Amino acid sequence: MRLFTPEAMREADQKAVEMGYPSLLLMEWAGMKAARVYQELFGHRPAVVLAGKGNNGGDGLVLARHLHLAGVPVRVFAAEGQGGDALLARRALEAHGLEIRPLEEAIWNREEVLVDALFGTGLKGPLESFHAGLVERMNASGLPILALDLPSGLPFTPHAQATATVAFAAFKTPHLLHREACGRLFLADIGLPKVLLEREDLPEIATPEGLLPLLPKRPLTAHKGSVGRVGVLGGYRGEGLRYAGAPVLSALGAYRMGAGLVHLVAPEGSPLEPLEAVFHPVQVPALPSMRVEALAVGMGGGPWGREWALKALEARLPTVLDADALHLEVLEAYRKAGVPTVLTPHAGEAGRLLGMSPEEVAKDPLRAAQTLAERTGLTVVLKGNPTVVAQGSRLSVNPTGNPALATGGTGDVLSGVIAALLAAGLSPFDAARLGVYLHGLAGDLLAQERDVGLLAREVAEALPKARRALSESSIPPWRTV
Ligand SMILES: NC(=O)C1=CN([C@@H]2O[C@H](COP(=O)(O)OP(=O)(O)OC[C@H]3O[C@@H](n4cnc5c(N)ncnc54)[C@H](O)[C@@H]3O)[C@@H](O)[C@H]2O)[C@H](O)CC1
Ligand SMILES: [K+]
Repeated sequence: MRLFTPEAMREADQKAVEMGYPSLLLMEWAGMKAARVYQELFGHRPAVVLAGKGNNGGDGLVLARHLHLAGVPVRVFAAEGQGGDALLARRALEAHGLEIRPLEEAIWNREEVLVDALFGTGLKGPLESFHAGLVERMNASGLPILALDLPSGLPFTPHAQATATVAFAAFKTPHLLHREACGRLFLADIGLPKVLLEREDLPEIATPEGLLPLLPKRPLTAHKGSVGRVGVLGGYRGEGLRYAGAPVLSALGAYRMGAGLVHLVAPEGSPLEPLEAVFHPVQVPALPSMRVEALAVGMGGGPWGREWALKALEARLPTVLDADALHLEVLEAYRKAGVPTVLTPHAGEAGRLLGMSPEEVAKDPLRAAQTLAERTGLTVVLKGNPTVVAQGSRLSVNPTGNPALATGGTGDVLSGVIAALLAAGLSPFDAARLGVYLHGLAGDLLAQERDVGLLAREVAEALPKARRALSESSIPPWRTV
């Protein structure tokens, strides 16, 4: 599945029309499917439809007609000046005798649900005066908001804060970059010919169907040496901050992802955890001899991080570089050595490597991940909401995960997860996108019970459940209608 930009979506619409596909059908399906979602979520609770003058407003007018026909009480406030399909949608609604009042008069009461059909992909800049005020009033109302295609105002501020969003035909960049504004996500097939959605040049959204075939199988004859062994190198003993638990969490992530054996190389005096690991206490960053197929390096190494990473390179094994191992000089050495490498920076670390602020990175994570992948020649996992995986010109955006994962140590767990998948034989890009998806899904499963107060080790412990959820049900984190 591809992640569309508003421009790419417009191109698809235009091509459909050039193919002879009537655009009114797209609008009809969009409004009809959104009305279906409305009824699923709110039953017969009365609706207030707020419609702009463009095609997003047209979708809202179609929805109003379908709700009316289904016996749902509907009041409609619409901007003046529709043309094309939106005007036809307006006339069709009027033909059913529904009154359409000016948008300026929009009011609502406590029983109603707001349908946001003000702006979709056609928004050119931030909302101003009247529309900004309207959206702020909608948000302050405390009523549920069903957004059609996009919460109005995105990707700018202010924007509607939706309870649920029905995306038409495909997800667009703001759906994943501003997930928190969208509420529950629904994806509506509006009948757009499928060929128009096959755009290899656009970033992919990681989906369960796409990832399931990558999940390493465990044959009956499996033993601990055959399913992937991981070496974890990290931790620091000198002055300053000590993240003594970081390598332990990485080891837990690797085991819970299915590693057969984990070797833990850490400074003498480090915690001897987990009990299932093979310990190599060292005086200085060093690479002991161990039979492993992949490494995770740099969790909690502080000033030792660079040395850990350069030592690890001697093994010429697929490697995950995290945290304190993330230095340009290290990345250049890995690129030159041609070792399959995955880096897992967060926005702060990526910013440091790119010479940008963390805010700039977070604003356009797709571009930041791609730039870092191009500059280093390595596979990049840019952690955030959403996490983005980049390699060369390939980009994969991860739809799982939630703010509960924003807690110390979850990144360490992720490094072990990806290393376990590398050890099982996956390519860096596949190990990264599958690992990120399952790690986020583990967080989502835990967040069903509690949305704050997660511990990183619990995320590791939920990985087998996430793996099973992927292989047994393959449910994406949105609903298709
Ligand atoms: N394939 C699909 O996904 C389909 C989607 N549909 C819907 O169409 C909208 C996009 O419609 P469009 O008419 O291009 O744009 P909008 O309705 O979002 O708004 C355009 C409208 O707003 C004016 N405008 C732009 N920026 C601003 C601003 N900052 N302030 C005020 N006004 C602004 C602009 O001049 C236009 O008048 C898509 O999201 C779907 O909902 C189709 O229905 C079917 C196919
Ligand atoms: K909208």
